[in-house]
Amino acid sequence: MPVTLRRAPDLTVRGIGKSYSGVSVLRDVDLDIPSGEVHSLVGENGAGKSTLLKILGGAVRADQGSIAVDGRPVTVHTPRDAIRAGVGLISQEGALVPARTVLENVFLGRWANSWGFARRGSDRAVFDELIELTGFDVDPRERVGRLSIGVQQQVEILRALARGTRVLAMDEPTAVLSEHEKDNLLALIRRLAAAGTTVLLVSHFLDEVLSVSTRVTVLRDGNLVLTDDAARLTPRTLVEHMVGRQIDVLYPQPVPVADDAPVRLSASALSRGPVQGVDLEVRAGEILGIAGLVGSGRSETLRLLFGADRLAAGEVRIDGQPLSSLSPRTAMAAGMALVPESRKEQGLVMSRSVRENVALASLSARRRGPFVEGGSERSAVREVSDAVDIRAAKPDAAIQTLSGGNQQKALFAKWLLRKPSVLLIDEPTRGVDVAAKSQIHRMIVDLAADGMAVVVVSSEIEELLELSHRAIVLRHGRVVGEFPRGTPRERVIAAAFGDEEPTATPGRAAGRTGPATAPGAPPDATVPPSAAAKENA
Ligand SMILES: Nc1ncnc2c1ncn2[C@@H]1O[C@H](COP(=O)(O)OP(=O)(O)OP(=O)(O)O)[C@@H](O)[C@H]1O
Repeated sequence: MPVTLRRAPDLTVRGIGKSYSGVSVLRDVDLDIPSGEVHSLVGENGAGKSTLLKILGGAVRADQGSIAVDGRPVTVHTPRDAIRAGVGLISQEGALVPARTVLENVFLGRWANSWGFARRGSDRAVFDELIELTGFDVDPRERVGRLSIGVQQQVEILRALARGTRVLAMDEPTAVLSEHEKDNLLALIRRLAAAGTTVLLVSHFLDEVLSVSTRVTVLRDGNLVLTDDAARLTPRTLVEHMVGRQIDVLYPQPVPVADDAPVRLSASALSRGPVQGVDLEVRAGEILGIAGLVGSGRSETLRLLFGADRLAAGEVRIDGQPLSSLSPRTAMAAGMALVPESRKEQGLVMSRSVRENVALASLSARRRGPFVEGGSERSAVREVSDAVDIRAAKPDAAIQTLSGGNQQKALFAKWLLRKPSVLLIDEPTRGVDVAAKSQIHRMIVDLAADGMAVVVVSSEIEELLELSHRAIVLRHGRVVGEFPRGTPRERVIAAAFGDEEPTATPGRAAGRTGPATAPGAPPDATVPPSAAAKENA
């Protein structure tokens, strides 16, 4: 059924097409987006969503088609063209200069145009105005390289607004955010749209898409298959259009841990930087979730367990044996693997092929003298890549040519190939589509059922609580609570904010991990429980 537009289209896209090496990734895409509309693009990994956004942002040049803003045709061949046309792209890759400060990044290049903020006063005054508008809490003097991914994204949004962006194209902006930050960003998107900014949003979170969007477009294999009012759609109908068939996306149940299962991984008093005396214990077959706000020390805890950052104090033990001089090398030799948060900075070599990347962490294990066993490597890589369903044009394709979600799957495959006994995973399904996500969930549950000890960090509280046997909550680098599977998410969120009694389970780790025994526990860790999660405040 045709959708009637209430206002003149602000952004018009006609017949956009794009091919790479003869492979068509976008075909004849049309969009008409009125000013002030939040319009979401959804689709499976590799459907062409990022490519469409990159074309609008001038990062990729379309082969066919045209773009008009406010009815005026615009040529967008470079990011500078896009900025001039009023289009700002917040991409998955990020585009900040890590060595520069927040303020320098926001005003980098002084792109401001006639409708921008940047000519109305000093940089600092404009920055303060933008902070007021967005409600972000960002120190303008901090170096960007020292900020979490979530805060870096806020800097990108500030920069786009400083440049006078009227069409804000955001590629999976909430993938890097905690629940509370997601809510804040969605509220900001609504405010910007109400003030007349057109927002084009790519997201794999279908509930979020339906709650924030006016209309939604579904792409499948580079084709536009549907544009419709969000109010007429459900997550289920969206998935059907995305995948082309009905699928169930229920969480698999973790298999109960055997009573006599040995403790595979344990750590005591882990400390460094934001992490302050974390104790934890994971048994063979157990999935332990780590929840907390961004900056609570979740990822840092995983990095300390793996030796990626040197411990200032504390001890890590595998099967009861302390790991002396902990480093990634000793951790890997002891059977640990870490699937990191950032595929670009910590996990994948972008110029290398999928096969090389997946094989990378296992090369030394498979080397015989100076030779790599080519045949067996190839078949092992193929097996694990098939298991996580990596969709690449060919195995020798450079990893940078894969869609974001397929890169994430390659990162996962790389570590699975090592067959670790302890798997540490930071944001296992970031950027992964709904269908692939349930495959990865299934895989994590199966790996644990086979005896692996798994530690998962996820900003998606539902994922964390459904997948894990129990979850610990970090706040300011300390364990402030432990919750069994099935705990209402509000209680876990309240603990992350400091609004919940410290420990909900009188279980094995309760006394150990609660603030009562944690060294130097903060005084506010024992505040009485509050019925209302802060999130709802
Ligand atoms: N530089 C490139 N060279 C070759 N192929 C590419 C390149 N960039 C993207 N592709 C291919 O284009 C297709 C669409 O990719 P795109 O990144 O737009 O997908 P997406 O829908 O954003 O996926 P995701 O949800 O995983 O981010 C994919 O098959 C991808 O492999």
